[in-house]
Amino acid sequence: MARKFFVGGNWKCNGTSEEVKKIVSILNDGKVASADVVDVVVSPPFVFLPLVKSSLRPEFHVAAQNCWVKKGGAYTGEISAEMLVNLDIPWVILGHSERRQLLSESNEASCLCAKRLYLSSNFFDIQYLLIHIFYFLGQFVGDKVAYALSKGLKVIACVGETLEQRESGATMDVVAAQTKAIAERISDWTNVVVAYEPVWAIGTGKVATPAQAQEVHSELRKWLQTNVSADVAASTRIIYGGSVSGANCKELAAQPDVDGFLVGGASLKPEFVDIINAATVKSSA
Ligand SMILES: O=C(CO)COP(=O)(O)O
Repeated sequence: MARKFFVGGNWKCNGTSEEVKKIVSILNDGKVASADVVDVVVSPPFVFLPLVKSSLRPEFHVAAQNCWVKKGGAYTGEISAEMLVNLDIPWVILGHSERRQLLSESNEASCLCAKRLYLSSNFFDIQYLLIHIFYFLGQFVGDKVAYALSKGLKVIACVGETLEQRESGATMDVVAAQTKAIAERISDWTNVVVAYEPVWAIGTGKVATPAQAQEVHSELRKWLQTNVSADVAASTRIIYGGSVSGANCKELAAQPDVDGFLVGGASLKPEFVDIINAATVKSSA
């Protein structure tokens, strides 16, 4: 089953409205592969979503970088899935490692918070962390994915191991556990793209080698085959993220189980157009 190449641009917490307009105009003027061979989704910070959505070429789509785990309400600072649907934002990125690590979003019950609390000796840290434990209790990436899908959003679900986990040989266990937390809560994978983003490769310039990426992607696909279904394994796009650039994208794209990219830093630069065009490596294969 052919899987359409997918390139996401995660702009993270970057940009002013002027800079955003500049990136949009680069994308709008770029000579890119046809929408028949590549899906392109860019993810600006929330405040720029309407601007980007209204000015971006129509075949490119937008994604939010997060959304709340359930129906909106008294959750100051959060953005609900309902609001994204209301603004016609089709995609959302969930479970990004920066949120898992910095904001204690986990697939298990706030274990990161508990670990930090255990390590902390500062009273104010303890107070802060206690608040977070309550705040995030139940706010698991799997629940978020399930809720967003139930509202009609499409989800880019991120998984990936830290350097410490890779070096201890736990890569597949970590990635499988993160995927399992999602698989246990959803039954339809049609609107899910899985992004494998090794934490050690994010923003470090240390890209996974094509062989390293292929190995995890193929294991992940086998995991889906065994634990979900052969159809889901064959049709779900597994994209790679972590220091993807114009220089390394073609080699990565040539790997049979790499179905596209989630790009951070380079998605803010003109080379993002070259990364989109890595799709032609697949379509001409
Ligand atoms: O986190 C990423 C995309 O979500 C990857 O970031 P970089 O491409 O900057 O390494």
